[in-house]
Amino acid sequence: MNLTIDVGNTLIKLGVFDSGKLKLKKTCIKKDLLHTLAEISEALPAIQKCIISSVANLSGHQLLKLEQLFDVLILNHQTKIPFTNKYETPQTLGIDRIALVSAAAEQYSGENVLVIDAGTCITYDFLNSENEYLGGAISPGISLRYKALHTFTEKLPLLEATNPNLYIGNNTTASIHSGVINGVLYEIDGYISEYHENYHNLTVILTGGDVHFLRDSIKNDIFANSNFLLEGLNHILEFNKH
Ligand SMILES: Nc1ncnc2c1ncn2[C@@H]1O[C@H](COP(=O)(O)OP(=O)(O)O)[C@@H](O)[C@H]1O
Ligand SMILES: CC(C)(COP(=O)(O)O)[C@@H](O)C(=O)NCCC(=O)O
Ligand SMILES: [K+]
Repeated sequence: MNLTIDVGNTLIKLGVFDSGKLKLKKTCIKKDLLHTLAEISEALPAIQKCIISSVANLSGHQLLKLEQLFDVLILNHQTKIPFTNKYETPQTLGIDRIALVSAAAEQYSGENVLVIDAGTCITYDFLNSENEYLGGAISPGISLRYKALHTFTEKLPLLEATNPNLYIGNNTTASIHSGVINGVLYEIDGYISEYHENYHNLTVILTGGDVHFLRDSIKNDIFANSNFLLEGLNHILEFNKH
C-alpha cells in the first residue's frame, strides 16, 4: 500500500493506493496534516511507502514525523519521471505539474494530452504523443480571482463562487460572478479549442478542487478526474521502485 500526498497552495490531498486502486482519500489544511497522517496510519497500518509533492513549504517537524511513519520519497526535480521534460527551465517547473504530467504519460501513452488543474491557480500542461512535455500556462484560479477583485478595488465585495445564470451581469454581484466564472470557462474552452486546432486526437483531463464547479459548463469534451494528481504520484512511486 502506498500513501500519496499532494501539498497544494490551499489544501493538502492524501490518497492511499492498493495495487493501483485508490482505497482512501482525505483532504486537510496544512496545520491538520499530522493529525490526518496519524488517522490514516492507524486505519491502514499496511502502508509502507509514501510519496509527497509540495508546492508549498511544510515545516521540518512535519517532514520528520512523516519520515518516522513511512518510507518517504520527496518528489523533486531530480526524481526519475516517466516522460521527457522539454520545459525551458525544468528546475522551476511546479512539482504538482510533474505529477499531473506523469499521470498523463502513464494513462494516455501515445496520445496528445492537455491536463487542466483548477486549484489555487489554473495550470495547463501539455504532453504530446511522443511523450514530450512542452509546457502550458498558469492563470489565477476561481477563488484567487474573487479575492483579487475585492482586495485591489475600493468597491467590489468578496463573493462566494456561484454559477452565473447569464453572461450579461445586470448588477454588481452578477457582473462579478459572470466575470470570474464565465471568464474561467471562456479561458478553458479557448485553450482547448486552440490545442485541438494544432493537435489531432487530443485528450483533455480536468482536475483540481474546482472540477465539480466547472465540469458541466465546459463546452468541449473533457474527462473530469479529481484524483488525477494523486494517481500520477502513485505512478511515480511505482516507477521509482525499479
Ligand atoms: N473546502 C474547501 N476549502 C478550500 N477550497 C476549496 C474547498 N472546496 C473547494 N475549494 C476550491 O478548491 C480550490 C483549491 O483546489 P485545490 O486543487 O485543492 O488547490 P491547491 O492544489 O492549489 O491547494 C480553492 O481555490 C477553492 O476554489
Ligand atoms: C503554478 C503553481 C503555483 C500551481 O499551484 P497550485 O494551484 O496547484 O497550488 C505551481 O505549479 C508552481 O509553483 N509552479 C512553479 C512555476 C512553474 O510551474 O513554472
Ligand atoms: K493548480
